[in-house]
Amino acid sequence: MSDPESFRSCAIGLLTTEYFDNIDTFIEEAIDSGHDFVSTPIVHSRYKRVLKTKDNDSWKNSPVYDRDDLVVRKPNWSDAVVGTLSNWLELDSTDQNTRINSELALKQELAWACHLGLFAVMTPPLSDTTTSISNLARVINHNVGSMAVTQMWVRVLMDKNNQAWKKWNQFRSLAEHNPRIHVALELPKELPEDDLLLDTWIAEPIKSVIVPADIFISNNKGYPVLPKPHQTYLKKLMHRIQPQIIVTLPDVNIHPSAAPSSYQEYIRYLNRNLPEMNDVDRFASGYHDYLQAPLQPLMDNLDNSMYETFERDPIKYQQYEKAVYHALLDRVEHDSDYVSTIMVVGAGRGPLVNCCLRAAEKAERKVHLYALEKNPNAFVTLQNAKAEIWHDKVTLVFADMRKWKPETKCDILVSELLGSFGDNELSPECLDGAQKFLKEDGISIPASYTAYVTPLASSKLYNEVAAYKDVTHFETPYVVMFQQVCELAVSKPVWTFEHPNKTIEQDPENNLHNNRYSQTKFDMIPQDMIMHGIAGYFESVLYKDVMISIHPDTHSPGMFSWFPIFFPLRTPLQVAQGSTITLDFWRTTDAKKVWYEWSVTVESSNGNDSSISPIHNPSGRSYWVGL
Ligand SMILES: C[S@@+](CC[C@H](N)C(=O)[O-])C[C@H]1O[C@@H](n2cnc3c(N)ncnc32)[C@H](O)[C@@H]1O
Repeated sequence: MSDPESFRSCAIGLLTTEYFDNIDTFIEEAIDSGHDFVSTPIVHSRYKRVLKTKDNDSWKNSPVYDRDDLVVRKPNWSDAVVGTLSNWLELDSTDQNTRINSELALKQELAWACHLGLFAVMTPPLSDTTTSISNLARVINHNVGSMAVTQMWVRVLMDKNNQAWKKWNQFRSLAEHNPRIHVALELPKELPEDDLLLDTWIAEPIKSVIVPADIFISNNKGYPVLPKPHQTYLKKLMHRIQPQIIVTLPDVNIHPSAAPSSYQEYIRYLNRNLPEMNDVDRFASGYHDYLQAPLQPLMDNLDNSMYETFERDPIKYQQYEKAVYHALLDRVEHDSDYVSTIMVVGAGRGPLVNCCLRAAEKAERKVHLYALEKNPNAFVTLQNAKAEIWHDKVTLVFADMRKWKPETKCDILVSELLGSFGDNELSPECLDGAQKFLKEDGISIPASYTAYVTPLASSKLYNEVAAYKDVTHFETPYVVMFQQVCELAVSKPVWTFEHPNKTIEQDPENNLHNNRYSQTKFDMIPQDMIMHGIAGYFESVLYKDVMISIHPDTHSPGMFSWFPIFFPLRTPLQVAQGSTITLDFWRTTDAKKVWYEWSVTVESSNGNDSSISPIHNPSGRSYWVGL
């Protein structure tokens, strides 16, 4: 887990477009005025002469650069320099000679930057012409593979509508989503008002954000500050992405009290004043956008540290206690001598047993508890608790809840077998077995759980999955604390499981009653976007209005036991404005396992265009959960 302080730190650079004869002086001054790095042209504009060379061969045989051709001549500041590539290159020139020479000159610049080990190089802002974008994409994509240390940033000037994103989308699609290519996003004077337009960029591989001096306004003391919308957005970017920030200094003094250090000082001030981290942030730092295989607590035995981590959740147990408390109040009269039997199935190390005991004490109801667990190691902790704390109040049962035959039935059946998608840790199958312990009028806590889905953009997650270079990983859902993602729509329910489960009688011999299919439609996607996968969440009714939820709109505040789930797509799908996205989801089972299959269709608003993904994970070939 990363330390919260470093998680918040931010490097700030100073950008210049001047061709300095002595770049060392500029770098020293920039560092003296509080900047961490500079962004400067690598090559002098006088190097244009290359374009006049008629004969490529003689050109290649001569030394590539004269000393004077270069702005960055030495490696002494290499880790403090982002080199900007020449903006006069004409990669899409209709003149063949110019086009070829431009390409060669660009290669030379990249080669020199990599030779020096600069920490990044940045393209000129993406232009409006598609020929220029496609030629730049081709050359960069071709060369980026050999850039071992130096990062590649594509500069994109954000705009009020979605044109800038479309240009970038064209570029990266041509470059086949190359994970080595990142975005340097330049903020415009006027930001889009639409949150979705702003958030689209969060799902992109942004490495740096450029904040030009002229978008700063003067405060009443004459110091530069950002307008409110820029402040809010920049803070969001710093919070979610932690990009490098690049500022420029104004040509003339537009902010009366400004010194060269004022712009970076102000940005650092914003960075220091990001929203306070809450418990969930603290728990999640270090897990952001990190793909985890979902747990299989039925097939595998959780280890002690896993239980310990979960048990730190301040909210989950509070909600369970509340649910049991209300269930006891509803079920048993005050002053009654009736002893309610509560069975905690899948008791782990016992925290839900403690919840039930506290709830009974608070409700002033008599109870006897059973704690059932199949993990032999966790069971030792239960034995310790019985010997030292619970004594006769709790009966321990070492068994698989699907097979145990109790002598008595219970009033309340308490379990927590939920995964990020609700049913993905096989709570339905386990509780099918356990519900025979429950009296006819007994209460199951949880009473139900519902899985939710929404289309998701995240080039980060896509590239993380793609790095495995196999279909199996694209057909596996992951538990992920989302960070650099953008939901394309508000999530919708796919299916619900209720307990006790009445449908089991239709098919007691096998598990077909727990199969599900759902088609979910998301109409009128408001802008051009890209879809990399599906986000999944759950909401659970524990008892009446006592809920736990990881659905973004109803998330139980402070609860961190569950991160969302991510179902990847093998190929990202382009989603045009106004399109309808249809998600097909299946929960399928055989005698030994349960698995999900999923597919996506995107249909344009006029119905003339559609893209269809294959069905992912057919027959559970890549991913399944063992029964
Ligand atoms: C997610 S943990 C919850 C542990 C504990 N109740 C809590 O809330 O902290 C689920 C527990 O159920 C147990 N479990 C899963 N399937 C089971 C089964 N079929 N029979 C008995 N225990 C089971 C697992 O070993 C694990 O200890």
